[in-house]
Amino acid sequence: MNIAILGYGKMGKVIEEIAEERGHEIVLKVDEDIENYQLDKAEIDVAIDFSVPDAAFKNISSCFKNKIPVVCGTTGWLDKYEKAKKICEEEGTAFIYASNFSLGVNVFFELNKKLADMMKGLPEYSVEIEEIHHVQKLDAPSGTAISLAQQIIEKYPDKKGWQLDHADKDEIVIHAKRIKDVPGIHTVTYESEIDSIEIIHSAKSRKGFALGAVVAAEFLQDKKGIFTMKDVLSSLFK
Ligand SMILES: NC(=O)C1=CN([C@@H]2O[C@H](COP(=O)(O)OP(=O)(O)OC[C@H]3O[C@@H](n4cnc5c(N)ncnc54)[C@H](O)[C@@H]3O)[C@@H](O)[C@H]2O)C=CC1
Ligand SMILES: O=C(O)C1=N[C@H](C(=O)O)C[C@H](O)C1
Repeated sequence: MNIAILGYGKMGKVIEEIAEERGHEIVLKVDEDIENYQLDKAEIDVAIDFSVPDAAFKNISSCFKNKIPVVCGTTGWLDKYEKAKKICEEEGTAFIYASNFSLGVNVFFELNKKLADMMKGLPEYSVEIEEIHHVQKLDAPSGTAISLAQQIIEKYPDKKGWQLDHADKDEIVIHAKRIKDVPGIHTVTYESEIDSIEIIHSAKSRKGFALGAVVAAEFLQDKKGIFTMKDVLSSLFK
């Protein structure tokens, strides 16, 4: 497959390594200082965007307008997600966004939903989320922490939303910490006066995120429409 990498930073470089190991060719690398590049459908099978919150929507829309499918892992731009989906559908191409492409986190998401389903009937437990990432991260809370919060909110009828650091009773609090070199740790904690229950996912490197993104790109080839990591994983395990 011929891949365009949009955002050649920490993730872009690991994606290049893993894509090449899996036999793909990187035909275009776009970073902040690269202008006047061509998004040519004849040369690019799929684009993978791990850039910055301010650039993601523009990058993705340009690909769709050139009929190029997109895998997007950039977080912090989701206010424009519905708009991006609409452009993708109008242009008849394909799109996957995931706040976290790692297989382990996607298993963790399923565990989170199951646990929330059990805990929602136990009002003596409060619930909160903590995420820890490296100090260069631009957005807070992480996209993954927001996904975890949304999954819990879907199970709890009395929870209306989430807040960073301080939350009302009908919201879930997310704590975001920044510590040098941490690739990503997410913890969901339920706490009562008697005990606490915690589930934790801790990434040891960026490899899991990059592998998931490349596998998602392979899945997207020759498809049209909007997909999620759940679709990718179901196709692998069927
Ligand atoms: N969904 C997932 O599994 C994961 C998502 N991420 C997200 O991916 C994004 C990138 O993460 P990192 O690589 O750690 O950040 P990074 O800061 O190392 O890399 C971002 C790169 O994008 C470049 N850039 C800036 N403007 C651009 C533009 N207009 N077009 C193309 N590139 C541009 C920057 O120069 C930089 O090299 C973040 O939003 C992060 O939250 C990170 C890891 C996993
Ligand atoms: O910026 C990062 O590094 C990461 N960002 C994603 C997020 O915001 O959830 C995924 C992962 O945790 C690493």
